[in-house]
Amino acid sequence: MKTCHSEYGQIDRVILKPADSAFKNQMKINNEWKELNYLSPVIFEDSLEEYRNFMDFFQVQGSQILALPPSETSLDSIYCRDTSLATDYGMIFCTMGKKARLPEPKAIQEFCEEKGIPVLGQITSPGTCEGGDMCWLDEKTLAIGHTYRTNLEGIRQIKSLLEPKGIEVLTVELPHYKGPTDVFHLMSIISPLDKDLAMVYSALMPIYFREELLKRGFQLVECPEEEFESMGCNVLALAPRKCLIVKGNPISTKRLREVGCEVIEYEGQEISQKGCGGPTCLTRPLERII
Ligand SMILES: NC(=O)NCCC[C@H](N)C(=O)O
Repeated sequence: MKTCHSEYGQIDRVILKPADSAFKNQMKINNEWKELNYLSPVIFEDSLEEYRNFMDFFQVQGSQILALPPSETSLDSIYCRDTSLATDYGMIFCTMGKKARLPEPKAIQEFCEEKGIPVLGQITSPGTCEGGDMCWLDEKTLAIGHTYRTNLEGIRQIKSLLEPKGIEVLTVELPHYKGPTDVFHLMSIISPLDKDLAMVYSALMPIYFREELLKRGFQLVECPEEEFESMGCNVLALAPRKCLIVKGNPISTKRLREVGCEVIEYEGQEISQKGCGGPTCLTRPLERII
């Protein structure tokens, strides 16, 4: 069956924002990277090459790609997961917690409306939330991180849209970690890879949430401390136990292979490492097959 309420099923349809549409040119990169807190300036030409290879993984497995066009948004628009949540009742568009990203949801909303993708609602100010803070644990359960990007009012609004549909929304209180200028989402510490398997970084996970995952039957694969910053914990399932990870995370990759995952490493120096967004951030999956 097809559902949007999954992080692990085979991706049937996905929204992407290709590097040329997000980054546009070297001048835009040079103007924006510092203010957006990138580690260093992206090399535009190299990012195009990396993105072509990244997109191929979806093409090869026959996922339908909906490519967002250029818009009046920042470099961060490449991380299109954060703009929205896909549900079986329609899209929910976010109000971004990072100010520089505020124009992004409107651009994706216009695109979805043009494509005839149904809309369930919007999170409105003072509520904020970002897609990277929302993670389906199963078809009836959404976990949502309370972070500097997603506030309690944003969570209240998500609940008011989903609870009447019978969805349980679990709030996960996340720590300050590196503070408000850093990017730290719920999906920085959990990536589901099958109905009962997830990559996690337990050191930053509240005990009750970790116990909840175990209670629900998840086997947890630990991302080691030395690979947390290089996004060893940010792994995208293309299909159950078939996943994408950014190159440079050999221990995480090995641990995933040991539990039977097919792991594909991609070159992500420009499109992932410099902007601190892994493969889950680069993609807004719509329906998956479970
Ligand atoms: N879901 C994610 O973890 N997204 C990464 C977003 C990175 C981007 N530079 C940001 O600060 O929002």
